[in-house]
Amino acid sequence: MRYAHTVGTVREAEGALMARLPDGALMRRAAAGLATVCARVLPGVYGSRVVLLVGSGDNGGDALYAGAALARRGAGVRALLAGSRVHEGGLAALRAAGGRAQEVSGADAAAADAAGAEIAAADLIIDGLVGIGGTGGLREPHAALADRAGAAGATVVAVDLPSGIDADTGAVDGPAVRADITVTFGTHKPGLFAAPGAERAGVVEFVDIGLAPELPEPRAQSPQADDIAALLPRPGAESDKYRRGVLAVASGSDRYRGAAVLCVGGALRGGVGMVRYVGQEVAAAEVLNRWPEAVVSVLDPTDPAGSLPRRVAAWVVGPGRGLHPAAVVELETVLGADLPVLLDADAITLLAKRPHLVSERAAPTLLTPHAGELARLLPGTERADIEARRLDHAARAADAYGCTVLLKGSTTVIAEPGRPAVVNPTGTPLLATAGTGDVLAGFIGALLAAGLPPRDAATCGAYVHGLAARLAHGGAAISASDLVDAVPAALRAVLG
Ligand SMILES: NC(=O)C1=CN([C@@H]2O[C@H](COP(=O)(O)OP(=O)(O)OC[C@H]3O[C@@H](n4cnc5c(N)ncnc54)[C@H](O)[C@@H]3O)[C@@H](O)[C@H]2O)[C@@H](O)CC1
Ligand SMILES: Nc1ncnc2c1ncn2[C@@H]1O[C@H](COP(=O)(O)OP(=O)(O)O)[C@@H](O)[C@H]1O
Ligand SMILES: [K+]
Repeated sequence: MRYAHTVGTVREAEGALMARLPDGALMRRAAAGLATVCARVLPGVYGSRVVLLVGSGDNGGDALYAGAALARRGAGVRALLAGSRVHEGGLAALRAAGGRAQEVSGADAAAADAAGAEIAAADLIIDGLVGIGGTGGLREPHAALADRAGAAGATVVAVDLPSGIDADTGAVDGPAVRADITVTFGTHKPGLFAAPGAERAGVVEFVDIGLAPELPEPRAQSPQADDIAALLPRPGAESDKYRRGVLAVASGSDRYRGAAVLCVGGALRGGVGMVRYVGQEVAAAEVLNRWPEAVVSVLDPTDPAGSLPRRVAAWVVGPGRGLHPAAVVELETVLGADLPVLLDADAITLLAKRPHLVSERAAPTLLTPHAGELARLLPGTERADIEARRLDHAARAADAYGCTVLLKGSTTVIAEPGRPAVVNPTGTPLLATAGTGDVLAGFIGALLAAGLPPRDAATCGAYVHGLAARLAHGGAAISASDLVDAVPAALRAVLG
C-alpha cells in the first residue's frame, strides 16, 4: 500500500522528527535519496550536464544539496535561482562541490536567454522550484523555467512533487512542471495520486526519511497488487453457489440491452455463485442468449416491486435502466431491503432527487458515479470542479449520503466517511469507451455478494478493471466486451 498525507500533517510530523535530530539531517536524507535516483537515471554521472531549477524554499535546498552530490561525482551542475531568496547552505554546498549558480529574473531578458540555453543543453533537469510550500500555479519566473524544461529533451526529475501542482488535491491551477520522475520524501502526497496532478508526476519514487513513526492516519492510500490479492475472495473446499453469493442485477432495458449483457458479464467474471438478472423481455432474452449461466426473470410492468428476485445477497441497480416511474419503484424497493446495494448510472440520477433513500439507509450502499453524475448528487457543484479536485468531492458526497462513493474517470477515487480515500493506480484512458462502467458495476456487485464491504469491493473492482483494460490487447484500444473477457487475465496477474 502507498500512503499519502496532507501538507499540514507532513509539516507536523517533520517538526516532531526534526526536534529529535541534528539540524539539517532531514534535508540531507532527502537530498541523498534524490541524488541516488538522479544518478540512476543518467547513463553516466561523470561529464553529464545537470540543471537545477531552484526556488526560494527548502525544496530548492534539496535540489542544491543533490546537485552538490552529483557535482562531486563529476557532473557539470548549473543552478538557476528563480526565487528572491535561496537556501544558503545548499548554495554553499553546490559551489564547494564545483557547481555554478546564476540568478534568473523575469525582467532580465539576457539572464532568461542564458537560462534557456542551459536548460536546452541539459541531460537532466531537477525541479526544485516549489514543494509542499507551493500555492496555486507557478508564478514568474518559475513558470517560464517550467515551460522551457518541458520543451527540452532532458529527463525531468521533480523534487517531492512537480512544482505547481497542489499537494493536497492534485489540482493544477496554472503553469506547472511535467516530470518524468518524482522523488517524494517521507510519505506520498495526495496530489501525486489523483489527476490532474498525478499525470504530471511521471513515475513516483519514494525516499524514506524516517517520518513514518510521526505520521497520523493518511488522507489517501493507493493499493498495490498484494493488497488486492489479500482482499479478493477465493472459493474454498466448502464453497457452493449460495455461499459464494447470489447477486441480483437490475440493469439495462429493451432500449439499452448492452448494459444488461455487460453488467451481467462483469458479475459472472467476478466469481459470483449465481447472477439473477431481472429486466424487460428483450433485454432478458439477450442476457440469456449471451450468458446461459445467468438465472433470468422478466419484470412485470404492472408490479415492478413484486417481480424482483428474492433470496439474494446483494444488488446492482441502474446501468441503462431508465428514469421512468417503474424504475423509481424498483429503486425504492431494493433500497428498502436490508442488503448491500450498488447504485450506478440512472439509479444515481434518480437518487439525486430522493437523497433520503440512501442517507436514511442502514445497510451498506455504494454509489459509482462519474463526474457528471456526482455533480447531480451535489447540487451547486460543477462537473469541472469535481474533475479538478476529485478527492475532495468524492469525500463530500460520501459524507452527505453517509455511504461509500466510487468516483469514476481519469483517476478513480473511493471515499467513505471517516476513512482514508482509496485512489486506484491501474486506471487507463483505454477505459474511456461506452459500457466499461457497466462491467465495473457488475464486477463490484459480485464482490459485494461474496461479502466484501463496499470500500474493499470497490477497491478490488477498480484495480482489476483497470488492469484488465491494460492487459486486454497489450495497450491497444479495447471495447467493453473485450474488458469482460480480459478480467480472468487480470485476476491471474493479481493472484499470481
Ligand atoms: N521540512 C522538512 O523537514 C523537510 C522539507 N523538505 C523539503 O522542503 C519542501 C518544503 O519547503 P518550504 O516549506 O520551504 O516550501 P517550498 O520550497 O515548497 O516553497 C516555498 C517558496 O515557494 C514560493 N512559492 C509558493 N508558491 C509559489 C508559486 N506558485 N510560484 C512561485 N513561487 C511560489 C514561496 O513564496 C516560498 O518562497 C518540501 O517539499 C521538501 O522538498 C525536505 O528537505 C525534507 C525535510
Ligand atoms: N480518461 C480516463 N482515464 C481512466 N479511466 C477512465 C477515463 N475515462 C473513463 N474512465 C473509466 O471508464 C469507465 C467508464 O464508466 P462510465 O462513465 O460509467 O461509462 P459507461 O456508462 O459508458 O459504462 C469508468 O470505470 C471510468 O473510471
Ligand atoms: K518540486
